Amino acid sequence: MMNNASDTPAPTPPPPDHPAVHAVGLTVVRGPRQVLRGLDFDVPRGRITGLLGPSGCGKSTLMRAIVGTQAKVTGTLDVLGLPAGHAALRSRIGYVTQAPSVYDDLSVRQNLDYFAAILDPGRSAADRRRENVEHAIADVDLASHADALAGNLSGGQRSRVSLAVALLGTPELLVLDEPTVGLDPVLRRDLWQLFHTIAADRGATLLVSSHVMDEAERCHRLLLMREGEILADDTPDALRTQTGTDTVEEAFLHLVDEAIAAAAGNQPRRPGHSRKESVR
Ligand SMILES: Nc1ncnc2c1ncn2[C@@H]1O[C@H](COP(=O)(O)OP(=O)(O)OP(=O)(O)O)[C@@H](O)[C@H]1O
Repeated sequence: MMNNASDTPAPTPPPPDHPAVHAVGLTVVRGPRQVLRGLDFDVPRGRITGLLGPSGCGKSTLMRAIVGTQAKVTGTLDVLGLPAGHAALRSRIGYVTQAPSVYDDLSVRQNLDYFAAILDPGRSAADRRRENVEHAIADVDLASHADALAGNLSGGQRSRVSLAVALLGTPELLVLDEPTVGLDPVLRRDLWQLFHTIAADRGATLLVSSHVMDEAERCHRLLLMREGEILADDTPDALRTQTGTDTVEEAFLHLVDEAIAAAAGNQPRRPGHSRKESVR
């Protein structure tokens, strides 16, 4: 199925156990390069799936394809039962890019009022918008800063304003591109707690990218990527067990070594030579 946005009416909703994202042979070309190379994977509903891999492996490109903003996408990519990019998905997906997209000269509440008015326009929706804005501010724990200018907030607080924008309209799927980058350990922990609350309380599906392997341990499920391919698609426990390692980082390095050995025609490496691949 191609992934062109379409204004045709949405077909019958898929059954609830249908995956949030279903990809078969997903390929993306950027410039002269094939950046995603025939990916097959599912993202289960109501869970937190981590998308991890080194810088440049294609995480952001995959997220852009899922939210429908990436060109030159081929293969099957269904999102919430519709082709990625379908117009009916716009209000059902929340997307937070790496750089917080907030207006510095507006307060937290004014930022949210602005985006709420775009999502749900019209005077008759005013009460609903006000309710959604207050709900989103409370969700990201910024009620005490609701009237502060976004430009005067810390980096972590600005990230949470971006997340609050994505939560407006209670999306079924949240796609978060490296939401914890640059945050201190306490804020990172708080944000991950919030992701778990959103998944548990709202039944939302979260796809969260990171290059920090310890964050992988906080996910229900992982997609480990390398050079435009999926290296593994499993739970953190299963990955550790399968590779006989103690951490997801070690499991990832083990899988990288296996992939390199397979590509080299299974030639054994020199004894004592352990390949170390940075995940950044
Ligand atoms: N506009 C572009 N034109 C051509 N190639 C691009 C473009 N944007 C990204 N790429 C290439 O696509 C590949 C994947 O990039 P992408 O941003 O998806 O990686 P990533 O895993 O998200 O990296 P990071 O963790 O650093 O954000 C990279 O090799 C990158 O150089």
